[in-house]
Amino acid sequence: MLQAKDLSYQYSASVPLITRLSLTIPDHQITSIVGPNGSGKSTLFKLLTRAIQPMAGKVLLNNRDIWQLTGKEVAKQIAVVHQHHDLYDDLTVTDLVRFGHLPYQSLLSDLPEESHNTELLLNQFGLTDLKDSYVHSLSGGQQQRVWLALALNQQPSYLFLDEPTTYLDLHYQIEFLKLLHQLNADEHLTIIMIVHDLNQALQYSDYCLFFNHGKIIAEGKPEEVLTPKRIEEHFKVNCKKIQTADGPILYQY
Ligand SMILES: Nc1ncnc2c1ncn2[C@@H]1O[C@H](COP(=O)(O)OP(=O)(O)OP(=O)(O)O)[C@@H](O)[C@H]1O
Repeated sequence: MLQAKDLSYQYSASVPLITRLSLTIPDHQITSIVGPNGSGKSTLFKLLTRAIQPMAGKVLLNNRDIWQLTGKEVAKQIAVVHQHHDLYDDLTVTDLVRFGHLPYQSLLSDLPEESHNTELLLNQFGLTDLKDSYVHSLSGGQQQRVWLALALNQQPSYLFLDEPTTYLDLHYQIEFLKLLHQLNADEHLTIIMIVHDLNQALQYSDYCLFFNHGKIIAEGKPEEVLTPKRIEEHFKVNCKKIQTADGPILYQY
């Protein structure tokens, strides 16, 4: 279970960003975090993944303060796929995916198990033919699958993704979102993603956190949270919800 209890954070001494925020991430579901630019989504994301330390309050991972755990303990539970990544020129796909297994390695580490896991992931994500390619030579969509394979090599319970489809074309966006859906359905992975496309949040998440001014404005089922009135109020755009045979979609204008 992943929870925030009374979290507070601020970058500048005079401007609090997040004040006494509490939430529980629903296990085994896909949660989308939506909200305007500068609302504090990335800051919340960093607090929940132990990238920054709160000024007050706690993040609890299975009822333990995340800052009382070692980096390895956290990395076995929480994996993060960022929006963009710095790449070393000489890393192959296999090299990079193998890094995901580092939390499990020790001086007595079991290398055969590590290479077995890596091979399975390369196969699962259609990367076997690219395993010796340099990561920087791959397309954006292929690279995103490599980062996902690395994250899953950590065997996490929680997968965080920061705007995972931003740099992907429409084909790779849909392919990647379907892949996440499949991972959630097959392996019960809890997924938390920052999403800017409200229709993607509507279509691909089970739970939605609507964030603004460092606060949760609303949370719950995406179709209940993403109302035209709320979108107009916080994003300052006109919006209509249109019912289709496959569920509602939002038309923003
Ligand atoms: N490292 C930092 N130092 C100072 N201020 C920061 C820093 N990171 C973010 N901020 C400020 O904190 C506020 C929230 O930023 P944050 O990146 O969390 O928002 P966001 O909702 O993720 O935005 P976006 O949708 O644009 O990515 C903004 O006003 C931003 O300028």
